[in-house]
Amino acid sequence: MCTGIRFSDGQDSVYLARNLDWTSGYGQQVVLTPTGYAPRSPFGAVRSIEHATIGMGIVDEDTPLYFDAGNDAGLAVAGLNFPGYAAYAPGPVDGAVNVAAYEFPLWVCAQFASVDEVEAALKDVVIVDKPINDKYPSSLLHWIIADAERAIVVEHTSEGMQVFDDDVDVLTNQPGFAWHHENLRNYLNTSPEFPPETELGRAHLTPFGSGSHMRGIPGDYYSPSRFVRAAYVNAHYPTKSSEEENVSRAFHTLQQVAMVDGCAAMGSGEFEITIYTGLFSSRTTTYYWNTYEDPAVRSVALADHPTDGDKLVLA
Ligand SMILES: C[C@H](CCC(=O)NCCS(=O)(=O)O)[C@H]1CC[C@H]2[C@@H]3[C@H](O)C[C@@H]4C[C@H](O)CC[C@]4(C)[C@H]3C[C@H](O)[C@]12C
Repeated sequence: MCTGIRFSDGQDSVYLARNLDWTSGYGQQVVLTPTGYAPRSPFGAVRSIEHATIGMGIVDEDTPLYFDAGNDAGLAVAGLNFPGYAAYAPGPVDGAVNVAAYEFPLWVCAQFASVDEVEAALKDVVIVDKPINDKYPSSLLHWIIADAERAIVVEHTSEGMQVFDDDVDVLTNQPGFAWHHENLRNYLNTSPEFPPETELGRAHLTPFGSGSHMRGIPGDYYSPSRFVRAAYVNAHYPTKSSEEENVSRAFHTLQQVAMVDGCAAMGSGEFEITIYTGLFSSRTTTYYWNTYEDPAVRSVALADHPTDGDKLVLA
């Protein structure tokens, strides 16, 4: 499973962070796409790289296949599994902007500067089941797209393109975003408050300590449970102003929904773990990440490399 969260520093910067939960990695690395790079977009949807982009992914056929990424304008995107619901067009549609599923994060980051711009452009978009090659069939995903103002969720199903305003700044896996949002109404009783002494019959009862009003927040790894837990923690986390505090915020919040070996098996019997936690900060256009094996947080900034070159950079 995967979980994505967005938050802001209250000063025009966005932080988009995600856990990548799976049984094994794909050899992913931090990939920088500079503005001089000429994209090979099968239907021409990614015309040019207007915004230098940094994120986690792999490179195949000299093409960046991003799992999550952000750009120099402060726009970020992450793709999360959505099997059973995601359905792409079998081929390009006349008159539409045809985006191959694998290039969707690059289409977002290379060409747009805000969520509003992406949302407007999505009205003409069809996502096409056009794999980059036989080695990598199209992944069935949905996406969270974020800037300093807000987040949206993009789901392309048998109903076609659907775009949701993500006013809780969270995304997990199936079912769809609308279901998860409705499900939050089951948790209206939860809050961070310390309850006062309560009378029950003749008894006067006080809490054991903090956290009593959080009871009911689900603790398991199931996708609906991670959505509720991440939404609770992300919404109640106080706004922080410094880069260090916000990096700490992202990793602490996602630790609440991280998957530990041996606890949750997939249908294959293999266990899912949080392969990596990644974070894009628009404040410093830096990508931070750590892995299951090494919890130390590493980082690469866009400014560490020339952003106007014509070659992809593997950092
Ligand atoms: C497996 C990843 C999603 C993790 C997740 O959400 N797991 C949920 C588990 S469950 O179903 O809900 O049980 C997804 C996210 C991004 C995906 C990758 C990116 O889309 C980039 C390319 C795209 C190619 O078409 C396939 C390989 C690939 C390299 C993808 C492999 C894989 O599907 C990734 C890594």
